[in-house]
Amino acid sequence: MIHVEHLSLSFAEDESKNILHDVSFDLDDGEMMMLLGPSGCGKSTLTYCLNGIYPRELDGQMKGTVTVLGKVVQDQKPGELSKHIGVVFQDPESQFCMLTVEDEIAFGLENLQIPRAHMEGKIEEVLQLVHLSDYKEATISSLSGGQKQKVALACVLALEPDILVLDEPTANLDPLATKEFINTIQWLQQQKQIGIIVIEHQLEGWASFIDRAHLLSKDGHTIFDGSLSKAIQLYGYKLQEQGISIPTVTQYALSAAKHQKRTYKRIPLTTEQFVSSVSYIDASIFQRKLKKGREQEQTILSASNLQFHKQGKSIIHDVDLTLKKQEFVAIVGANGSGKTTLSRLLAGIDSPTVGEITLHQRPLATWKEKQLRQEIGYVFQNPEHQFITDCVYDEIAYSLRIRCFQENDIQAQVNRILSYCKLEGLQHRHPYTLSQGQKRRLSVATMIVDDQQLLFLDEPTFGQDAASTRKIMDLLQERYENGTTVVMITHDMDLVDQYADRVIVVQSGGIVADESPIALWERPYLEQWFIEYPTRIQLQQKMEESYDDYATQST
Ligand SMILES: Nc1ncnc2c1ncn2[C@@H]1O[C@H](COP(=O)(O)OP(=O)(O)OP(=O)(O)O)[C@@H](O)[C@H]1O
Ligand SMILES: Nc1ncnc2c1ncn2[C@@H]1O[C@H](COP(=O)(O)OP(=O)(O)OP(=O)(O)O)[C@@H](O)[C@H]1O
Repeated sequence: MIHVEHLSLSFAEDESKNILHDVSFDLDDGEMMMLLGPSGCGKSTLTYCLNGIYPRELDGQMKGTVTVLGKVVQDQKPGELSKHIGVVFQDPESQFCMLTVEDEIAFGLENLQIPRAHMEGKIEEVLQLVHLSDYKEATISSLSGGQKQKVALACVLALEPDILVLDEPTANLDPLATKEFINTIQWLQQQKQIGIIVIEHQLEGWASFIDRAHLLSKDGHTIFDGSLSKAIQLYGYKLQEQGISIPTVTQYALSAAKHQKRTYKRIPLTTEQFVSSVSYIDASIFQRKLKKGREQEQTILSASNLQFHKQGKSIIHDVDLTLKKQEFVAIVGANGSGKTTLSRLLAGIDSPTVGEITLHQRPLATWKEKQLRQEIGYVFQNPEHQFITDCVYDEIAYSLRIRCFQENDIQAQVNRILSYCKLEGLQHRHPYTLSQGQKRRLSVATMIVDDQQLLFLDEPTFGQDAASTRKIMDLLQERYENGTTVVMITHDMDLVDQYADRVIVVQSGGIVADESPIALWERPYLEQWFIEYPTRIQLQQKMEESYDDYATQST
């Protein structure tokens, strides 16, 4: 289906530096492959080469050939390949050009000259597949981040391509939507035998049915092509150090093997494989250092009876909440449940329709914008909404300059943050030319460098490889240790388990739980809120079930 031969690519900015370096691979009929590599190694660039955007739109050089279903991509006219190869890009907003959901899906179908009579059914069918039937007439700008990601997938599925390329398709999806999404792709593959390439940093879920992995190094070389479990067996934690994420469950499996001084015939990639490959496990593997409980009394922000309506729809209702000094709060919940809207209200970006918010006992509405921004930092879900200068260095230095720091001090601070956020060497680049992961790290960096006492971050680690996630979280932890209140929206329960001391669960615009992570993990049926237990707890539960089964069989 796809034949890539000696593909190398460089951008005009530095033609001597290849982003992709002599990459070659084949994708056979109906085959599935994961394309893995650290942030910035060239994965998205490669997808542009597969559907012909590059070299057509490339300001730089491309060498080598890419063939899709026997046709050399470089020789095809724009749009020619779209009925064969469908790409769901990493930033869904970059692929929309119509106002409403149904017009967006119809747009692609019109380009393929599908008769209007067939369109209606097709639109309904794909919206059902991504669970967005109620949003057919919604404007795209009113959708949440996860809902936009689902629309991007629906648009591509409607075209019924022979090959699907998915660039971090689940980065903004809640845990249940992620599971459903992966099931849908698996079902499509089985029904229609389409070829699939998935780019992901979160391998959980995919690893149970895609074993072939093509691994790229940070400088765009192929370092491995073959079975993912074999790659982990060969390289172990070295993959993580190189920025290639391995499933959390596999990390537990590697620790268990180290404890028990044993090796696996086949390394476990899923909880089921883990449980069936280990007969006994030392419970200490699952223990986690609990954060020292801090009894913080000093209230920073308080909200009472918050309500927010938009276009006649109630989006937030009956929210009462206080945030204290030095808390690490995670906001979790389903796509579209209201997490972003709530955090924007609390940060004073939008105003509530009803209710009051006070910051240091003073109503938020009475704060001057400049003073407010010195107190509250906000990292937007879409990093591009945040950039205000035209180079990476200035973006980080911006707030330090406003605070009249000496240029020497600014330089030292910016360099520290550049290195911590793995953005070294990119200081002169325009923020818009960065990879998605680099953009995300820059948007976090611009807030981390400041000294606000309250930080809101809307999915700060999405699209990050393992090493970058750790760096970002360590920076947030450092701010927290120094007294900052960190409020982070996330779909990653392993991060909640590791870093948060309080979790707020949002469901249909209201708060349904507000407690410590430990208390939350003790509740049954988290699925009702579209969240799941962290891997640590899932494994513990599965191991206990298997001990119980064993005990029942023995009696
Ligand atoms: N301007 C608007 N007009 C109408 N509805 C809106 C508007 N803005 C948001 N909504 C709706 O409000 C709901 C909450 O959106 P919000 O972005 O807060 O969700 P979220 O929990 O952050 O979701 P995600 O996890 O997908 O980012 C969604 O159903 C969204 O469609
Ligand atoms: N238009 C451009 N001009 C110059 N450099 C660019 C341009 N587009 C991308 N790059 C650089 O090329 C490299 C590869 O980018 P790409 O988006 O392909 O990475 P990626 O592997 O998909 O990363 P991520 O996992 O962070 O999304 C990055 O270092 C990026 O900064």
